[in-house]
Amino acid sequence: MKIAIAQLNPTIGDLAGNAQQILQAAQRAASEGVRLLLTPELSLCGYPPRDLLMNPSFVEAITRTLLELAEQLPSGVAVLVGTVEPNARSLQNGGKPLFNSVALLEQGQILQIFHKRLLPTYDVFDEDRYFEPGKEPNQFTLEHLGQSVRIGVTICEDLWNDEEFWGKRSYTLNPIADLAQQGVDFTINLSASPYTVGKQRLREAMLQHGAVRFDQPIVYANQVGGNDDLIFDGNSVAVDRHGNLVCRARVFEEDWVAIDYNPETQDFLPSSVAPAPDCDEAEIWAALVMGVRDYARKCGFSKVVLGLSGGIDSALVAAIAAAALGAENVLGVLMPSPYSSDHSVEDALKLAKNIGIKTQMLAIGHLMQSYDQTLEDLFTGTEFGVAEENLQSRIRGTLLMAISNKFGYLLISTGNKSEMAVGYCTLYGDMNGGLAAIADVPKTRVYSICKWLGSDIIPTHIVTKAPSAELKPGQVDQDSLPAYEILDDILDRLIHQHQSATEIVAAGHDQVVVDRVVKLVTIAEFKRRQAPPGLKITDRAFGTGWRMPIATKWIARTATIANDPAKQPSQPV
Ligand SMILES: Nc1ncnc2c1ncn2[C@@H]1O[C@H](COP(=O)(O)OP(=O)(O)OC[C@H]2O[C@@H]([n+]3cccc(C(=O)O)c3)[C@H](O)[C@@H]2O)[C@@H](O)[C@H]1O
Ligand SMILES: Nc1ncnc2c1ncn2[C@@H]1O[C@H](COP(=O)(O)OP(=O)(O)OP(=O)(O)O)[C@@H](O)[C@H]1O
Ligand SMILES: NC(=O)CC[C@H](N)C(=O)O
Repeated sequence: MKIAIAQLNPTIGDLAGNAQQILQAAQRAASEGVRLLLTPELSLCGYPPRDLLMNPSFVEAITRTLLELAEQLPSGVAVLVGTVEPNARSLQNGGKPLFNSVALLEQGQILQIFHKRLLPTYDVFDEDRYFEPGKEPNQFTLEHLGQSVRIGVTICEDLWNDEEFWGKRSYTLNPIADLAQQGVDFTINLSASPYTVGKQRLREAMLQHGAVRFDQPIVYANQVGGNDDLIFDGNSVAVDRHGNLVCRARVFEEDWVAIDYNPETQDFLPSSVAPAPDCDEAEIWAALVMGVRDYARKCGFSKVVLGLSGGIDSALVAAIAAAALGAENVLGVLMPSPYSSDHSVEDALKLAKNIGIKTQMLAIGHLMQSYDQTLEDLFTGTEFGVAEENLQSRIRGTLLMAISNKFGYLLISTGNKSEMAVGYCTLYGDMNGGLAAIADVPKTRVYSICKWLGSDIIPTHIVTKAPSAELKPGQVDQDSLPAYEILDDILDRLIHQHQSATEIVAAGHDQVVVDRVVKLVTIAEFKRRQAPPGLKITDRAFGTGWRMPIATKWIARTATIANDPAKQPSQPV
């Protein structure tokens, strides 16, 4: 029995367009003798639809589109479509209004509807806000050449709760365990699982573990494409009951893969396994290229603009934009000030030549003078400082937005995660933009990706010179911040490993530096809240998965070593 996965890239709310993609996949399935076609979670409306789900006309349109789609599908192939179903009992029992569902379509109708049982409500996921959990294990029977095959249905998170795999002590609901108990022949999973660095290794290990533990093959169909801040990597797979990977769809591309199920051996036969990226740098690069491309395309932009400083951040973002949209669709604007180093223009032009993008030079010295003169009386008797320095950044931001308005280009901002974490960026200045392409990429990773790209793309001098905002003479980042290796390790422990300041000091970091970094991260929340959406590549990105108060007096600090750290791990300021 031939089973296929349509690894689709839906646009949120483009019901007609998404239905068309599913229909085309079904037509291909029918022409290739496929008996069962899988599409991703919520494939009809795209994932995540967020609060569109609170709009009754949106839900009605999904239901209507599903019925129309069912009527158009070719015969002979059963199609699983990700959709929502109203929860008829929600008004009486106080439950949530919808189920996150999968519809089984065949013979022009909806044969069965299955409900997601485990609703992720952590990190970027907020499914408990909209959905009622399904109560029953989901399965259906497919007739094929006189044989009945029983298939278990799970939806994304449903497979992410194996207490044995995660080493949890207490058993909670594990839908695949229920399905195994009911004796299904194999289990399928329709997913919309966002990308984070290295996540595919975890997914495959988890699926392989599940297949072996519950003695059943698993087919896993994931969404691909960028939707706002989230990047979906695809990487749909199938594993046989011994835990062998029998197929893998391409990463960061729409794809179609087919596998054969042999009812005699009750297992899958080996199929095509697309290669995994060579290294984390290659993987992140491909993720960001797709993220920029899809954000621009799905928001209706074909061209982008960015400030090109000759620094490493704007160099990487320019290279990503050129790869995403074509070099001819990227404009790099050089805006030297009297504080710009000689090499900044030279390096920026070299980078632009390497990647083939257009450039424009707009010197800003006279604009700075004009601002200074206008503010002269008001600022009399004050020291030259951040206000004057930041004017440069704001002049650049204003010019870039003027270009965006005039020509309809999307402005891409260039701040990296380390800067965004500690607020080393200027509100209404270099933070201007519609999309923050590398906002979840720590500075040390910016370096490793640029080194991986090589000097044919990123000129060597851009990688070797000391990073500088060039807002005052001789300024370098390390005047204000710890070395990036140190900063990034502290940030990783704080943000990703959820370590307390005391634990970070215990790991070998200087107490004063840790206290300062923790404080900077806390008080920079007001900036991040006003930043453009940033493409998520880690398990904890600033944005929808990071919900911190702005006006807070709570800053976690190291306990003084003389005190008992266990008793005083944190203090209010
Ligand atoms: N809690 C709060 N809620 C809302 N607003 C708050 C606030 N606290 C301060 N503010 C506002 O924020 C202002 C301070 O923030 P902001 O104006 O951004 O300025 P600020 O953070 O003081 O300065 C920007 C920093 O970024 C550095 N930097 C690094 C790299 C590149 C660039 C670049 O621009 O190219 C800059 C620059 O050297 C400087 O250290 C305050 O004057 C106040 O108006
Ligand atoms: N002289 C300039 N011309 C054009 N854009 C600039 C200039 N200086 C700064 N910018 C814009 O402001 C952004 C922030 O500057 P920042 O110094 O943080 O980054 P960078 O110069 O790209 O990299 P680095 O931090 O390694 O110097 C730049 O990425 C660029 O978009
Ligand atoms: N859509 C979902 O249920 C996603 C949750 C899941 N744990 C994942 O990240 O893959």
